[in-house]
Order: sequence, then structure tokens, then C-alpha cells
Amino acid sequence: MITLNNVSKRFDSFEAVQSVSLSIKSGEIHGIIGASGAGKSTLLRMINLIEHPDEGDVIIDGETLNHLRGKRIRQIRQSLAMIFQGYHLINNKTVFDNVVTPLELAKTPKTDRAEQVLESLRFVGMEELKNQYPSQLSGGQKQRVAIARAIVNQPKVLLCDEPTSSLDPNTTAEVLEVLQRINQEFGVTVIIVSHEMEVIKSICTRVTVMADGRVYKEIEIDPTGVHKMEHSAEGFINRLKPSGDNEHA
Ligand SMILES: Nc1ncnc2c1ncn2[C@@H]1O[C@H](COP(=O)(O)OP(=O)(O)OP(=O)(O)O)[C@@H](O)[C@H]1O
Repeated sequence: MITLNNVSKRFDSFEAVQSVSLSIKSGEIHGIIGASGAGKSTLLRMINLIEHPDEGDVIIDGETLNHLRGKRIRQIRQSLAMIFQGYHLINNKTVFDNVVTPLELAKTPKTDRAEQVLESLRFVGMEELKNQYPSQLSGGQKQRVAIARAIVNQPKVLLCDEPTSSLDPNTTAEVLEVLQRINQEFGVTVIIVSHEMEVIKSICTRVTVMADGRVYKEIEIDPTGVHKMEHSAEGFINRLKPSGDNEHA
């Protein structure tokens, strides 16, 4: 269980996230949606403390992350993997070497690394391209490598920051299918930030709608795919424009 308790984040005098409280259950696929500048990425980045909250607490399975120090915080952060819109692959390393990096950092025994990397690449359908470099891959393939790298250490949580925003609809569907399998087969909690309602509706079980640094609405999506959304929230989301040319909500 991930609990954010009145978390706030300021950049100079601008309050990007304002006293947000939110609970995310283990094993759910949770969407965070809102217009550009609503504070979605900042909120996501506070869950693994890439951004440290100015106020409030980030509580993961009963431990207050922002109060921890040293080895314990490193252990917990290792269980919180992340993928990004821009993939963040290392361009002068092969696919295999990108995916092995977290195992090197975690000091996994060398004899175990290759099998874990190949297993991870197999899961995302990228094993055959293990010797390629990122520049030789399509956007969807790069994101699948980034996902393989994120899951190679068997995280409990996968944080996804606009994972499909650079991809076409078919590739988006493929990447979302991989995220759904990670959730279903490994029980990984998946949190997806997106400005695209179609992405959120297709795989999320619960959605937080953000506007102006605050939680605007919490929405349940039922498993049959028919979402129980209040009219006002749906109207709000449908007015969101593609990223880049959004006005603040
Ligand atoms: N490191 C930073 N320094 C200064 N301002 C920042 C920083 N990070 C975010 N902001 C500002 O905080 C606000 C919220 O940004 P954030 O990226 O969280 O929004 P978002 O909802 O994810 O939008 P987008 O989809 O455009 O990324 C924006 O106005 C942004 O300019």
C-alpha cells in the first residue's frame, strides 16, 4: 500500500503539488490524469523521492520513506522501478547491457545476471534484439527495453511517466498490454501518469484526476471496462488536449 499524506512540492514560490493525499492499493493499476502542468509527474516523482516533498509523508507498506536514511531507503527505492516518456536508455550500451545495469548496481551475483536479463527481455519480446543499440530500435521497442530494465530486479511497484505519449496507437496498445501482464503475472502495482483518457481507461482500475496541483476527483473503473465516472469528471477529462499544447486546467 502506498499512501501520500498531505504532500506538497514547491518550485521557488510556485506550488506544483498542494497538500495531496492519496492511497494506492497493492496490486492495482492506478492512473493519474490531468492537463499539462497539473502536477502529475511531480506527484509520481515524489513516490520514489526523485522529488522530495516539502511537506507531508510518503508511506510505503507502513514505512515513512521520507524519514528513512541509508541502506533501508536504497532497498525500498530499488523496489520502486520507473519508466519515462523518453525511455532514458544509455545510447552507447546494447539492449543487454542496458538491462543488466540495475543488477550491477544491486550487486547481483555475476553468474545470475545473464539469465535474469534474458528472462526479462523474453517477457517483453525483445530477446532477439539483445545485441542492438537503442538507435537501431523503434520507439515501442525502446520502451519495451526500458520496461525490461525496470522489471529485471523484480520491483513491487512500477511508476510510469507518460509511457506511451511518444508512441502511435498500435504501439501504445502493445506497451499497455506488457504493463498489464506485469501487473497480472507478477502482482506488481502499476501507477501510470498520462494526459490520455484512452490509455487510462484501457488498463486502470482506479484513477486520480489532478488539476492545479490538487486532486480533483477519484474514479473507480469497473473490470468489465465500463467506467463509473461522474459526469463532471468525464467532461473535465474530455476537455484535456494533447500534451504540449494544453492550457493549465
Ligand atoms: N524542476 C522544476 N523546476 C521548476 N518548475 C517545475 C519543475 N518541475 C515541474 N515544475 C513545474 O511544476 C508544474 C507541474 O509540473 P508537472 O511536470 O508535475 O506537471 P504535469 O501534470 O506532469 O504536466 P506535463 O504533462 O506537462 O508534464 C508545472 O508548472 C512545471 O512547470
